[in-house]
Amino acid sequence: MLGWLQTLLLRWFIVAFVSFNTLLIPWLRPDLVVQHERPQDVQAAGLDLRDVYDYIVVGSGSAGSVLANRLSENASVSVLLVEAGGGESLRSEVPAAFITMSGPGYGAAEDWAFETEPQAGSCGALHGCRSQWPRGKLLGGSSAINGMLYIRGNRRDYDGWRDMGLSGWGYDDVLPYFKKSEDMRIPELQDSPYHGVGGPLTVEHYKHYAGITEDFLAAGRELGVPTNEDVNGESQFGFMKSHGTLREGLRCSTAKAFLRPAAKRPNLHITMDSTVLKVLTEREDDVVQATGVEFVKHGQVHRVLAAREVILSAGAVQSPQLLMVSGIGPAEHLKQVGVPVVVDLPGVGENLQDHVGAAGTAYLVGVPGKTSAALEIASFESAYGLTYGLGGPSFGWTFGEVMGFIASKFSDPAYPDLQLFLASASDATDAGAIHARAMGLTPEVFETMYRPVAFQDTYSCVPQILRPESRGHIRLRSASMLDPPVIQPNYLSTQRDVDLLVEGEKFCRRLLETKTMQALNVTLNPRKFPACSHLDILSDEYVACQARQYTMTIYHPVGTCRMGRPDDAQAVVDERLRVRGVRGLRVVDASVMPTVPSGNTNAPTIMVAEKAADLIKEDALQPEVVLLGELGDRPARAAKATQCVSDNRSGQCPEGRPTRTSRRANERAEEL
Ligand SMILES: Cc1cc2nc3c(=O)[nH]c(=O)nc-3n(C[C@H](O)[C@H](O)[C@H](O)COP(=O)(O)OP(=O)(O)OC[C@H]3O[C@@H](n4cnc5c(N)ncnc54)[C@H](O)[C@@H]3O)c2cc1C
Repeated sequence: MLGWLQTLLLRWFIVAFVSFNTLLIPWLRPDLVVQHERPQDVQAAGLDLRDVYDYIVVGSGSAGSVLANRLSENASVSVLLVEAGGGESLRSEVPAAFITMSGPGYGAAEDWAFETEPQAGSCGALHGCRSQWPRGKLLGGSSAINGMLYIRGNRRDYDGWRDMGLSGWGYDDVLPYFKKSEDMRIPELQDSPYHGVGGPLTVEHYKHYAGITEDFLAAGRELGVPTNEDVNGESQFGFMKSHGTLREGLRCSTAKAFLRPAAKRPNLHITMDSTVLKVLTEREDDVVQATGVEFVKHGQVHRVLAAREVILSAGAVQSPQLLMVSGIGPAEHLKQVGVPVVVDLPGVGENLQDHVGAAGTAYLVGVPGKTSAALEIASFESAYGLTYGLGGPSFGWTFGEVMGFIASKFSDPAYPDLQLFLASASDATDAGAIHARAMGLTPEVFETMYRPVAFQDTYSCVPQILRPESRGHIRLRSASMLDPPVIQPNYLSTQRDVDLLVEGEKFCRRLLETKTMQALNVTLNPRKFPACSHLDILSDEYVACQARQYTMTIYHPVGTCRMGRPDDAQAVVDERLRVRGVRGLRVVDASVMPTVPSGNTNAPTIMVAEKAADLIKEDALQPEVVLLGELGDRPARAAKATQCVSDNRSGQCPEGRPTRTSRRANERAEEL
């Protein structure tokens, strides 16, 4: 009872401080509130939504913001960016406020707050055996609520894509796109051949690291894992002091990096609070053409046409959902939910992959003040007000000061299969006020495991598997885009995935035996998960049981509109990211990745969008568009020339070719 009251009071304390400090921001950091530098909604800016744009991009997340910027670099091409959420909040800028950006309470307005279906062999300690799936609902999408870690994955991931027959997606092909977007601000890495300088996306060290950070690195070295200054460089193996998508210590979302510099372009319109309900299509002879989108904004339904292309960047959950509600997906499933079938595309929504971790172990630190995390997180909101302009814990990220990439017995050091999040906080740190709630941990488990050690100095080491075997799917719950879809990740549905997590957790436990950690008197929290209480806490069986109890998404769903060769029946888009069987429609976001990269997915998604922008620009130069997006069993065939349609008021085409406005687009514009 007392513990519950403690948590409630702390929660209210934090709410009060969040509100108070948000009021302080304009005074402490006036540079952040310079509204004229922020993207504005087209109508709020006093402009009219046009009936037709050259390109319509759906979703302004990690991918959509990049596309909006790159496509509108050409002043004679018009672009409409449609985003369901609003602008970025001031709170999203503050790294330590990360955890308040999602989950119940604080982050509700900026988070789609999805949850998975109940899991059979995992998520046992979570409410209803469901995993909470936050997704950003604001400019910048998930890049505006994520952990800011800048990780690209392993060279072999992309070479694997190339070896699947996806030409142009090998590591040497994609490295220039990683570099193009990047402004590496860590001085020692600026001359590295793996990094770019001067791009829109700034990469820095976090401005603040908890005191235990150097101990994590030293403990790794004791176990033969080198300190690696750059896991995105020559070798991924090792422990690294985390790099983040940050600018002067604050979050650098893709909205900040890509949209703010483009926001004033007259050929880019951004419509916010606008939820796309479906992609409009027309069939002419046997060709299906995407003609535009229908969206709802403040209760009013709008239809806007795309003279060239509609591009879906709504993320790995909603891009497949949008395709399906528009009639593009597995025919049987569409019929079941009452959606008329436009194109039978069986792979839509399939192949869902997500990184999964085993959370839950709190390591108790016996030297008070060494982690400082308990103190820091409990007071970060006050620190946020008091040290906002100066540095300090508000600029830290207590969920992974150190990233470890290690190889289990199933892999080799050149291709790590485990990532460790070494963090100066645990579920005990905030006494359940925020983190356990955001995870969906049941109160019973919290009370057993963490209440007895609440507020103590603890750290955590969460292993995640880098290339899970488990596959899930996204399906429709109803024919409406306004209903959340069915999310079924099937976590830990293969024994190998469980075994790998056990290997990761055992490595974490070995860390505490190092001289470095022993000098800090580190011990394992001896409390057991209730469902595993019959097992010896030191046994593999217990660790496997824990993984199945406190199964943690690492928030990296990909693969649900995956790229593939024409002879791959499950492929949704081709290697140019064109939806098969539909002309004028692409998907560009995390959903197109055929396999999840061996690391966090923000930088890879940005890379995909950078490359896609070039593909789209190249295709616009073609006098004839070859319909390679046709379904594999149909012959590729030439379609009518894509019209060079731009802002018809200017009458200019990018390459000086004559403007030929799409007949269909014109007819539809007249109808409207
Ligand atoms: C809590 C969390 C922590 C993470 N931490 C990290 C990290 O530290 N490092 C890292 O590399 N990755 C991290 N990730 C993953 C990474 O952020 C994502 O992989 C990446 O942002 C995905 O980009 P996306 O463009 O595919 O989708 P998103 O960025 O999610 O963008 C989709 C956009 O589409 C909009 N949208 C959706 N449906 C519609 C519709 N119908 N109409 C209009 N708009 C729509 C959404 O509102 C959103 O803005 C994290 C993710 C989360 C959620």
